[in-house]
Amino acid sequence: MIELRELTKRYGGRVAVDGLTVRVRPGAVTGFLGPNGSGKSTTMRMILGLDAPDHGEALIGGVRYADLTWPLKTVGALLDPGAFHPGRSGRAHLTALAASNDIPGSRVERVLRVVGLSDAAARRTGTYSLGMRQRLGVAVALLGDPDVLMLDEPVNGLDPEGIRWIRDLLRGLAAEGRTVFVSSHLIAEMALTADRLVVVGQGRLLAETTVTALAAGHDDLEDAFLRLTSQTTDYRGTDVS
Ligand SMILES: Nc1ncnc2c1ncn2[C@@H]1O[C@H](COP(=O)(O)OP(=O)(O)OP(=O)(O)O)[C@@H](O)[C@H]1O
Repeated sequence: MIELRELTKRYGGRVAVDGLTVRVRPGAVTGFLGPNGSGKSTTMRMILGLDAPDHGEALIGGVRYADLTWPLKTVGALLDPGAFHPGRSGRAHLTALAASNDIPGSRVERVLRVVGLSDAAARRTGTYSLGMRQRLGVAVALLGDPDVLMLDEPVNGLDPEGIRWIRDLLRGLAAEGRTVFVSSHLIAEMALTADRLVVVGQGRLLAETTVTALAAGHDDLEDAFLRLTSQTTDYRGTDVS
């Protein structure tokens, strides 16, 4: 369970996350949706203790991230797929993380297999493609066998096979009773992956519901999302003419 209580973050005079109160439940994939700049990444960073809230709190299994003894065993996160030492191999990266987090070394080969990187594990991460870095990021998230998983745009850079793989993986993890919280801009993909949705706009909660309930009465989930967020879209393109 992830619990946000009046979570609030300001940058200068601008409110990035505005009094967000949400419960992300175990046993389901919960999609985290919102237009560009609506506060999704900031929220995830606060859950992981990477940003401090100005007000409110974020709890994982009732505990603040900073108070977790072995964080990787409680919550696995994929935030920034570029954040690996380019000179280190994928295997070395995972082995170092396992050693410093009281995780058995046997988990390294296991998660490499799960993400399909066993054959590339000896290569330096600097030579990895975007999709391979995403897969390594998922391996890091799974390393501690955590009950809570949080992924920011996990399908970014993945090929069609990879997109289907991550969809099945997330659904499988939720079916095991884990809490899976995943942000994406790909609404059609979320319609296939998520059971529940948290939708934000300009940092505020717009909806906390099921995929089925949000889509009801609309052409599809994308149509429902666009209507719900139409007043909170900060960045809108035009055609070239
Ligand atoms: N370090 C920072 N300093 C100043 N402003 C920031 C910082 N991080 C985020 N913001 C601002 O906070 C708001 C929310 O940004 P955030 O990245 O959380 O949105 P998002 O929903 O993840 O967006 P996207 O869908 O484009 O990834 C934006 O207005 C952004 O400019």
